[in-house]
Amino acid sequence: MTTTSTQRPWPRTGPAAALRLEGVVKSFGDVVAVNGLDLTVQPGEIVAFLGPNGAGKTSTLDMVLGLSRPTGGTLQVFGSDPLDAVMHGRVAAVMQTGGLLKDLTVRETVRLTAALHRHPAAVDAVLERAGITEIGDRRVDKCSGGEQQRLRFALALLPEPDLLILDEPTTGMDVEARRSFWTSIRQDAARGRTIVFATHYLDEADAYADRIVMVRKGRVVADGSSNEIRAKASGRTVRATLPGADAGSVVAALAAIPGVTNVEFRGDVVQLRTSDSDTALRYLLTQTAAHDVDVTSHTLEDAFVALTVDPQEGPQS
Ligand SMILES: Nc1ncnc2c1ncn2[C@@H]1O[C@H](COP(=O)(O)OP(=O)(O)OP(=O)(O)O)[C@@H](O)[C@H]1O
Repeated sequence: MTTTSTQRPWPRTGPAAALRLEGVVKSFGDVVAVNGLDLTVQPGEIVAFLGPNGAGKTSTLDMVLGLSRPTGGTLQVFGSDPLDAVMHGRVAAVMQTGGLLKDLTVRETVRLTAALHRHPAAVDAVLERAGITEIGDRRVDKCSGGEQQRLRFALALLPEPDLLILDEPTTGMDVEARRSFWTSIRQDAARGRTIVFATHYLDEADAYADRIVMVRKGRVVADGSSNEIRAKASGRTVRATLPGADAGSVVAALAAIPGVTNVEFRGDVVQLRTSDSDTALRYLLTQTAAHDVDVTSHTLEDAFVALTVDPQEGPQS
């Protein structure tokens, strides 16, 4: 971690995980929003929390921020209760809406909020890091949605939090505003800050997170780098031209290659779905007359659909 411990009287004991959730449950009456969620995030990680509507992302992040309490399980932020972590400025959030006074200027907003913190970062530095120095004198109600999100980002930086939570921070921004917002966040993350963000956008998770945690119905259904998640969803597709391959014995041999889950033909082209493309390739190239072989990874979108859609019920939303 690269934060300055001289700024805060936080007891820095040992390398606690930034986040540790074990069997966390959150119910609202009959609705189980979070259903036994396990997750550990280490300091310095940039993690996307990805899932369809109603998957339990906001309910989980609200608990991390101490805005609500779990119905069951345990949840720790840097080894402590979330409220303690918030009070000590170790965790801060950029939420989607709210929290801004429209009559103030950008700089006034940051200055006023800084006065609420015991050990705030310098106002000008925070404006600079959020990329809003040039619009410091602009009234909040004249700022675009993207600029207002940068302002929320600046406010979240004031306590120099070790963990920054962003709940769908770019909803409603156009592509360019999203890209530039994330560039600022990534630059800031290079200082060693831990970042956990919820998003619906697969491309955003893919481009800006080191790790993607997919949730469905309040549980983690996949957790890894975007490549690992693609592989976990359904492996790879290997295509090759193989004249005469539709003969029964050849089909049986292809289906018996370890890792192959499906064999299809279109004319002379055979298509294998497999969790082990190396073995399939080796077999095709050494045991058959296959040529024009290509291997494709499934897209993150394929993985998202495969992992977040309940086969019994269809899409959640
Ligand atoms: N305060 C509440 N009272 C009752 N039900 C709630 C409450 N908050 C959330 N829920 C329900 O809990 C489930 C999970 O909602 P949550 O907002 O955590 O999901 P999400 O993944 O953040 O969804 P979205 O992407 O749409 O924001 C949903 O069924 C939602 O309707």
